[in-house]
Amino acid sequence: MSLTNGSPAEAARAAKLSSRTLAILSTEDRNSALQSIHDALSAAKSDILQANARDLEIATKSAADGELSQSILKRLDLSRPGKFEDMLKGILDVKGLEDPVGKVDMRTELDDGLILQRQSCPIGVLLIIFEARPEVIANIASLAIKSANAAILKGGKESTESFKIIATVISKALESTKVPNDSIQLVTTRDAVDPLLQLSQYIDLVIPRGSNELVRHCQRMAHMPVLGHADGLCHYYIHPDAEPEMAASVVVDSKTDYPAACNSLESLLVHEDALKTILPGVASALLAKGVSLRCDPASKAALSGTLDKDQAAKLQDAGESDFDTEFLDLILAIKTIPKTEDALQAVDTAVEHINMHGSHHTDAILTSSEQIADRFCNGVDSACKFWNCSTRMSDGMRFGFGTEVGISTNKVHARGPVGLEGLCIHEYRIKGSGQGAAMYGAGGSRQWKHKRLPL
Ligand SMILES: NC(=O)C1=CN([C@@H]2O[C@H](COP(=O)(O)OP(=O)(O)OC[C@H]3O[C@@H](n4cnc5c(N)ncnc54)[C@H](OP(=O)(O)O)[C@@H]3O)[C@@H](O)[C@H]2O)C=CC1
Ligand SMILES: N[C@@H](CCC(=O)OP(=O)(O)O)C(=O)O
Repeated sequence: MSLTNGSPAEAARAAKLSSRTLAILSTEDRNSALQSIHDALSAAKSDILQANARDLEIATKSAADGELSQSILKRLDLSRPGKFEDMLKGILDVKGLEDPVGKVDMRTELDDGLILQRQSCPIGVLLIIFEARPEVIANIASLAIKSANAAILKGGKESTESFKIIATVISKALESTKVPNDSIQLVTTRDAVDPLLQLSQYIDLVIPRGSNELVRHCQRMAHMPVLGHADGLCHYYIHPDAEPEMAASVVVDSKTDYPAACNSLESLLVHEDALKTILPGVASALLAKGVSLRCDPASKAALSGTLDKDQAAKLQDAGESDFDTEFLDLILAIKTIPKTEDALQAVDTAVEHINMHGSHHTDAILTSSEQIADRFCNGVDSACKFWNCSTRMSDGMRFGFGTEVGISTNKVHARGPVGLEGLCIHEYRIKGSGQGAAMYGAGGSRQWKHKRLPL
């Protein structure tokens, strides 16, 4: 990895050249680079945490002045228990996964001695722009190297010191491996982004991971395809047949496990018949965890009559904009879904709200009915649709991808948590024995076989 000092064009050109070297390295060569990166980062833990502390000190001051959100502070903090270890584990998990390159998923005998096959291959050069989360640089570098892609990385400015030292450590670690140093590069300032977005001769795909504004900016400026990883305005819908204890624990996890994450819960939709049966337990558990509840009139009335006085006094009124807000904090908007004669209609109302106000990231339902769950999952237009489990499951590590580039809110070519598979495309290869197309035309001597072969 190099800290890019040259011009954007020089950086991108170097990445392109490296990508061709990466494409011919063996699985062992790429895995061995991941092991070296893991060992080097592990050895440099205290230096990295010191750099992170410097980032945090500046960010904490900005937050105190009201210039920075608490959610950015939480993302930035690499000293939170388990974060550094998770980062290291992610590298080894990725190393342990099957090589995603060269996997054959179609073989066809076109004719005698003429075999077509489709197989996975790297995309080439990726430009990935992401938020101020220091561990993301290691996550993405591992996925890129394993999938034989070169990557130019730009992280959030609040993490600059952390990114610089991590990049330096990775760079040194790569020196003793066959992975070219220029295959992973770090740019530290935003002004390099727009020129890079024009370099479609070198960069094959841009992945903006962050706010909607960032994704829209890249869509406007980029000369190459954009795989957007945008905001997560995630919902839970509680149907009246949901199991109350499960509802409380799953909703609390979705909201409080890591409120700053894009897969945390922001809006809770509750069927009218669940307002006095299931919601009180859910609300009480949330309030006990310090979550502010912004309720619509029906849910507030139901909770006011069921919660104890102290908890009821904490309830707040929701405004319309609360249902379009990604709080990234201990705040939850609650809306009532009116009951209908046909239970499926209520589900459809919830789905309509989610499709209108959500961000197509992750949305979930609590119900004991498979039919209701299916109706919900078929109707919701999101990358991840969960039944009876936390929205926080939306994550590459939890999906068994080792780690993730992020969670794609695009529809092509990758959707949801993006791991190795999302960083590969396919190519066609033919092994022939001298055939030409004219042999198969009108009056030609040969007939197509087009016979599917086992893989
Ligand atoms: N779907 C997913 O996988 C993820 C989504 N998110 C979402 O990201 C948001 C929070 O992150 P936040 O840090 O606020 O996101 P921002 O979009 O503000 O920043 C993210 C990155 O984009 C850069 N950036 C932003 N605008 C531009 C621009 N116009 N030109 C060039 N670079 C730009 C920033 O640079 P600089 O710091 O230099 O300004 C930073 O590196 C939330 O909405 C969260 O849900 C977060 C993580 C994962
Ligand atoms: N998938 C990751 C979250 C990714 C994400 O949302 O990042 P961020 O919004 O920067 O905290 C996780 O579950 O922790």
